[in-house]
Amino acid sequence: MNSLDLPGRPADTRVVVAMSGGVDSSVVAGILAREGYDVVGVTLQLYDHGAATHRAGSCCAGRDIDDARRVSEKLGIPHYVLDYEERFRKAVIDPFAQSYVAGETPIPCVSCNQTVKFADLLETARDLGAAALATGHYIRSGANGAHRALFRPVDADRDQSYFLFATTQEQVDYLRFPLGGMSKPQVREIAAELGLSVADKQDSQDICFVPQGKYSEMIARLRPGSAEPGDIVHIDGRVLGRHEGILRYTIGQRRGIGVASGEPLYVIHLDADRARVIVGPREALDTRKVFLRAMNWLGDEDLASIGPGGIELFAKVRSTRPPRPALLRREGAAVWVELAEGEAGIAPGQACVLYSDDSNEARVLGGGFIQRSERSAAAEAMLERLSAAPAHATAE
Ligand SMILES: Nc1ncnc2c1ncn2[C@@H]1O[C@H](COP(=O)(O)OP(=O)(O)OP(=O)(O)O)[C@@H](O)[C@H]1O
Repeated sequence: MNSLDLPGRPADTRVVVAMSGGVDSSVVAGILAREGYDVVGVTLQLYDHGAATHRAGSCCAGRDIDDARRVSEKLGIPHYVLDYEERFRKAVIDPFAQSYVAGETPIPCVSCNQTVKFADLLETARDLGAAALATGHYIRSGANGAHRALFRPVDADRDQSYFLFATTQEQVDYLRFPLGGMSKPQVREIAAELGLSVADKQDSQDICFVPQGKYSEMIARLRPGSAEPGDIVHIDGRVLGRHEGILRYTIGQRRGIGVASGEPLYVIHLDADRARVIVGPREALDTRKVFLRAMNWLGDEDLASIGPGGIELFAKVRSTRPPRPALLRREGAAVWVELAEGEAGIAPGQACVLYSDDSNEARVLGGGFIQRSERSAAAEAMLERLSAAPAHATAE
């Protein structure tokens, strides 16, 4: 076995490296080439330089492709650029816009990993005769019996496991993440050692195709008519003001709601059907039960064997939060997580990612997209009253 846990000598082992033109994936290609693997670099063109959907110089526009090409030349490896624009638009950008319009808070990085990178690109890697597809994601994988398992990376500040929960067992077995055991400063050092032109390149930020956090403008452009104005309604039924489109709001948001009030107000619910933003006190955000859809299970026990009694694990309901104690339960087709302590700001469309424990070495057990969450009985009753009331009742 070699450093990638692949049978055979590195020289006889082809590995495709997904190269974004950033320092991380460039170092992956550099390390593997230095170890003597038969490395093939592949860069996906995901959106066009100058197109309305991205900012100049962002990931996989012209400059990044040039960077990946330059690194490949320096390393002496073959490099291919594949045009995935159409697939990226259909599989990532369109569902992202649709999800926002439906009042959700989507995570496009998950759908990108799930579809474009680990389905289409993975297929291409197999077609190229590669024994593995390696990326610059910060997550660890290691042998687990006849399969592989995912673990949080050594560099906790860079942990990307939240965005990789939907990786299937078959994909986990084929993928390799050589940076899982390294810190970002170490990665930059290696880039400098290898003389890579991207050694000091800035990290990519946020969502690659959204111009500097301008979500609502971009979605309004992609989905004309979606920024429908509506009422800002207190959970107790009072209309407090007007808004310029629910896609400008996120559940749990406190600042910039646009209404004056004596009490601190938070966005509690986004009612896409009636274009209403429901606001209320912080207690109304407290959630203990989260229902999941598109569940991906990576644990050793069979998901079907997890009954209503459930199993104890740790769940992370937002990318910035730590994993917290929870119970995963299942009954028929319904899968849900019960959080030991209430959490606020749980938004449909985000992920609920499951871990073995809350340590930095925790195993990633999969997860699902948050379909809906259940708040306190009082808050649920108020929301129900609001949705049962005729549309005009709140506007009086
Ligand atoms: N357009 C692309 N073409 C090929 N691979 C890509 C592309 N975008 C991202 N990747 C792969 O997915 C990994 C994670 O992507 P992410 O956007 O999180 O990049 P990152 O952590 O900033 O890494 P990098 O420094 O390599 O850009 C990258 O390291 C790379 O292996």
